[in-house]
Amino acid sequence: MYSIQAFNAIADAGLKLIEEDLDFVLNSETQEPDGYIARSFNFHNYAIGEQVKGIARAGAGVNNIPVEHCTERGIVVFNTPGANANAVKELVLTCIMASSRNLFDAVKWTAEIEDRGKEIPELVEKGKKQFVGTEIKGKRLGVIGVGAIGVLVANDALELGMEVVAFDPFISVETAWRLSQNVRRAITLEEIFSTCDYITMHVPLNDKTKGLLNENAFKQMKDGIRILNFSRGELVDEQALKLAIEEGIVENYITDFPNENILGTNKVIGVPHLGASTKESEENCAVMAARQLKHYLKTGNIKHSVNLPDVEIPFSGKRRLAVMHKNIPGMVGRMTGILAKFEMNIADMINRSKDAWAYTIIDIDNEIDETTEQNIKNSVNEIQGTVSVRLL
Ligand SMILES: NC(=O)C1=CN([C@@H]2O[C@H](COP(=O)(O)OP(=O)(O)OC[C@H]3O[C@@H](n4cnc5c(N)ncnc54)[C@H](O)[C@@H]3O)[C@@H](O)[C@H]2O)C=CC1
Ligand SMILES: O=C(O)C(=O)COP(=O)(O)O
Repeated sequence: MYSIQAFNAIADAGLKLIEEDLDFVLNSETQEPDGYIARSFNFHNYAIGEQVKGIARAGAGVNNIPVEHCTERGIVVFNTPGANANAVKELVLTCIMASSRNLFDAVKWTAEIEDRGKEIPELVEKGKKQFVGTEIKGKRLGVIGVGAIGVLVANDALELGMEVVAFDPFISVETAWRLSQNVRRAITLEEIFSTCDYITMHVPLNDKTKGLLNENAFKQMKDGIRILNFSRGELVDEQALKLAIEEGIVENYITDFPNENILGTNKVIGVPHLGASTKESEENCAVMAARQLKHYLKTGNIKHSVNLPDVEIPFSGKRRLAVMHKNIPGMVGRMTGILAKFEMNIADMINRSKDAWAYTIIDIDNEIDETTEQNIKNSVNEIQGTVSVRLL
């Protein structure tokens, strides 16, 4: 039986898939976890259990997980691509429109006059002029990062009458097929910075995207720009942002990641990380994460991992050797050599790599006793470059 530990509020639909499966136990108090399922829980300062073989992030961003460290320990990290994209898109479009109509300030102002009794209607008519907004139709939206979320935002913003220009040098073929041909392609970020009325970012946080909006970027922007950050706070240099607000360049900064540096700053609108917080999105993510983690623990097959390639073959032998290892020459030969030494017959096999890492599944057509199993595992473990060995 495999044990899975859950972190954060994982939707019941996902938890049920674990609880109702006799091969799995959820949040066991007695059994060390074989896998984790989580949302934004920060694993960077967390002692990941010795037995953990997989971590499934019910969501998109994996910057809360020390992926490199996991890889070196032989832990497969999964996410759920696209499962919460519609939820984020709807909130981004909501905020583009709400900020353009000064709705956040206006609603706050209205709440502040709630004790003025019969005067309220007159105050409303007098007060409304301070909240005159702009329309989004005909305005230019820059989308940085055209993946699962960016493509939905770009296409739907077009439908709302906006001009859309998108920047993504690494766009996948699949996404490119889904992107409306009316979305203009920006070859440089400068094109986005210098021509757009709105910018929305939909890129992962990594060394290359950290501080994407910095002093130099703000200097190129048109006065009165509205910026939406539903990706990660660290994409923006907050000191430079504050300066750009003071200088009148940024009219609004709407962020799903408020913190002590910027909350309370004029023109910063903080949303409490609600991008993926819809019933539908939470269910989609939880179900997908639970399925992927269970599938990996039970069969060794990998789907939607961020540190390993997709690897999937039907179980064709009596036992299955699943090995995570460095992507270096000779690994498969050494493994099959060991199996030959133990007189094992191979039924099927697959080897796939992703950057510096690889994964091999070898289906074996023999019954294997406990001692032989341990000996095979020890021998494969001794191959330099191996980080995890399972014999299922
Ligand atoms: N606020 C929230 O609740 C949520 C936030 N997110 C954040 O949004 C990010 C994007 O999510 P998805 O669209 O689902 O991910 P995705 O992986 O489908 O798309 C990311 C896109 O960014 C592009 N990209 C990567 N580096 C780039 C760069 N330097 N410049 C331009 N484009 C670049 C990639 O080519 C890809 O097309 C996540 O990594 C996460 O940080 C995701 C879901 C919910
Ligand atoms: O999927 C993502 O990257 C998110 O930011 C969503 O985070 P959450 O699952 O709502 O804690």
